[in-house]
Amino acid sequence: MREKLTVIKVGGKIVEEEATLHKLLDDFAAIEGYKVLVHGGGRSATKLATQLGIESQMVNGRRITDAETLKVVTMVYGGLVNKNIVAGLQARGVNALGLTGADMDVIRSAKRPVKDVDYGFVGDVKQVNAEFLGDLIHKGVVPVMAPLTHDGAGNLLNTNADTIAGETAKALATLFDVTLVFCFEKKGVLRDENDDDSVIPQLTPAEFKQYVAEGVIQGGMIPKLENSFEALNAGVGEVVITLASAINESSGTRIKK
Ligand SMILES: Nc1ncnc2c1ncn2[C@@H]1O[C@H](COP(=O)(O)OP(=O)(O)O)[C@@H](O)[C@H]1O
Ligand SMILES: CC(=O)N[C@@H](CCC(=O)OP(=O)(O)O)C(=O)O
Repeated sequence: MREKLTVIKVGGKIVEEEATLHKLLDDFAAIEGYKVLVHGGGRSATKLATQLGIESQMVNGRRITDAETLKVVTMVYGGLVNKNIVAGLQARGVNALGLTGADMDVIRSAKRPVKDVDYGFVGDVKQVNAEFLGDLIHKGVVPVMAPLTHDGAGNLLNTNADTIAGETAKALATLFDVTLVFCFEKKGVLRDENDDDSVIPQLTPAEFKQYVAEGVIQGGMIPKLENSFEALNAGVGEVVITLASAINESSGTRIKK
């Protein structure tokens, strides 16, 4: 039987607030066995950009990333957010190593081609170095991945953190029995976004399509679920979407093939 590995993705609303981040790090530190943490930080990037007089624009859940915005996201994701998390995990006895996709060529991407929209310096993942990550993990290191990748020609590229989580989980599924958990500020995928207790316990692709058509599932939840189905189809054992403070409970929405 293959060894188990948990990949946790934590979004910007949780990492932005000290209290919710600390609780998440406590819970993450308590997860037994091999694990990887993937973080976002979109809200912190938007805040700093505003303070610097740079306007933020999102299209289909992705940030339009011009040269100035790329500097901001590199500072925020690769610097502040990543290093705060790494230090917080070290304080909890977790031997964390912060990585962007450029470090040890962990995630190579290609600049998103311009079609209807020019996203600028946004990368689509092409290759994840699962072998290197696997070696680190087997040595007892806990990778903490920032949502930045590189193209191999010297350019850093901004990449959606849910995509980083999905692609990393897929690549590591060649080596481990992977559970992927997307955690955020709600209890799961909700039937009614205003009713916290309307969690959909299981979700199939057909139900997903139906909910999108009805407007029940929208915005950032659409790419999150697309990444979830893709991960399951590519060998990830289990995908769950749940409340950040409940990553060690069996609640939330379980994604089905
Ligand atoms: N049916 C739904 N249930 C829960 N959240 C939903 C739903 N439809 C849309 N959302 C939105 O999706 C958001 C999560 O996606 P996103 O903003 O990308 O999160 P993250 O910060 O975790 O990356 C939630 O904050 C919520 O506003
Ligand atoms: C290309 C792109 O959109 N990148 C994202 C990366 C951060 C992210 O995904 O953060 P959350 O998980 O907090 O949303 C962005 O800059 O917002």
